[in-house]
Amino acid sequence: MKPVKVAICGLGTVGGGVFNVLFRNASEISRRAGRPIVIEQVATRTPNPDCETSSVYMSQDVFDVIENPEIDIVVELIGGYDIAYDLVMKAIEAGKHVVTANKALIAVHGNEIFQAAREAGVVVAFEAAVAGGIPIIKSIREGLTANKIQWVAGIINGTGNYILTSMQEEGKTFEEALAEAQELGYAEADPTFDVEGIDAAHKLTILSAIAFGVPLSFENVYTEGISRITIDDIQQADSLGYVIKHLGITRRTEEGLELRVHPTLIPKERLLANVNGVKNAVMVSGDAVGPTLYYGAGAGAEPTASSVIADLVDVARAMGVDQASRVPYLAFADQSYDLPVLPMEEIETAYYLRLLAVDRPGVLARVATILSEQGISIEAIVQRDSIEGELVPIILLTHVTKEAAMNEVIRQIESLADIAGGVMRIRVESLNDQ
Ligand SMILES: NC(=O)C1=CN([C@@H]2O[C@H](COP(=O)(O)OP(=O)(O)OC[C@H]3O[C@@H](n4cnc5c(N)ncnc54)[C@H](O)[C@@H]3O)[C@@H](O)[C@H]2O)C=CC1
Ligand SMILES: N[C@@H](CC=O)C(=O)O
Ligand code: NA
Repeated sequence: MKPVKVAICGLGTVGGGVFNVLFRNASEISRRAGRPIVIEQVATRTPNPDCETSSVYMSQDVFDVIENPEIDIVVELIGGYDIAYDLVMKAIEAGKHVVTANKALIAVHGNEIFQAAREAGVVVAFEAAVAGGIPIIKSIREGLTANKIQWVAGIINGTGNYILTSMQEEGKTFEEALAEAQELGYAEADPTFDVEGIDAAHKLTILSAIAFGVPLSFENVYTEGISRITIDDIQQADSLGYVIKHLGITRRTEEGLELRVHPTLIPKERLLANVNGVKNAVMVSGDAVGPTLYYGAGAGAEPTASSVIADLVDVARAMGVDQASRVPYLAFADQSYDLPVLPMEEIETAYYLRLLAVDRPGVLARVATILSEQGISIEAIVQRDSIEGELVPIILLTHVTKEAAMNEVIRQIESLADIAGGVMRIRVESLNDQ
């Protein structure tokens, strides 16, 4: 059969991985695809010293690939929203299929991109955009089609999980661990996307759309990162029987959709609590199947390449299939369903609170009164021994309550004369995985 001809745009961490794995496993991949998948062109601003590119047509301008009539599939691996957006839209306009690892682009511009792709009759595939090497898009979109999915919760940023694990297990500082993640090629070009939760919010946007069949709505994700987590929080959580993980959570309720990313205390015995380093894991609970778990590398050159190449094979297979018989971009052929996203104030969880108090009698009683006035019961209190003249950290674990009530509690605690600075709040999820 005729080979499928591919242009790789961007030869960095992911592009380099795709290039090398496509060459190394060429015969295995073409046995699966039923025909060879050939790199016809590479367009990249900077070469990659790990790739032997002498046999491939190289250019610097990514828009060259649009003009190349030989190219069937444009692989967008440059990142960002601007040039990547133009490249993908021009590729679609030119009738070329697209494979991308760019979650920012899909989360923010996906509704428009898929509409254009539908009209042009081309495939846009994005398995690498969520959880790197884990085939989570395919699992939800194709493997779980029988189910009414109830919730999805996952560790979906490799850099963030690498940082939290290094702080917890190796006593590294936040800065040291982030520098290592950058060195290993895990972090985004702007690492604030990783540490402030934006990258996870992009991925959760995509997961929510394919799990529930709702439009992509990145602007509605409640987003909090890990940059305020201290080693003290990690140790306090540990002594209470919890691990701190950064989670993306989306849940369908009677009232609407939960859509949130934030640090979370998880009981140590839960499966997600034991996912460490650059590994990601996504739990998906469906009404028929129950809870399911998908685990693997969330970032890095070859794990991510594994997903990009799986998409290339899927596109190669879909090329001979009419549009109506292809797997829908966002899992649902009927795209008309929508659900309101619940405001964060409506969410119910338990909470970990860390406060710094002046060591005076009665301070704990005042805090406890504020909680009880909001109808919130306390699960545990830890007050460290005071050192003369120093502020005393107090840790509280509460039972489940509404976020709105907790906002009011925090406002009142912060206004007490005995309390210094702000209250650190981390949500607690029990995540029943059985
Ligand atoms: N690094 C990772 O582990 C993962 C990254 N991704 C996504 O994959 C995409 C690529 O990420 P990385 O490979 O890490 O980035 P990178 O920074 O390592 O590589 C980007 C490549 O694109 C080239 N490039 C950038 N702008 C260009 C332009 N205007 N014209 C020509 N070439 C240009 C650069 O020269 C470089 O070769 C991003 O969307 C990222 O979010 C997704 C999953 C995992
Ligand atoms: N920066 C991202 C890369 C993969 O999506 C991460 O660390 O998860
Ligand atoms: Na994936």
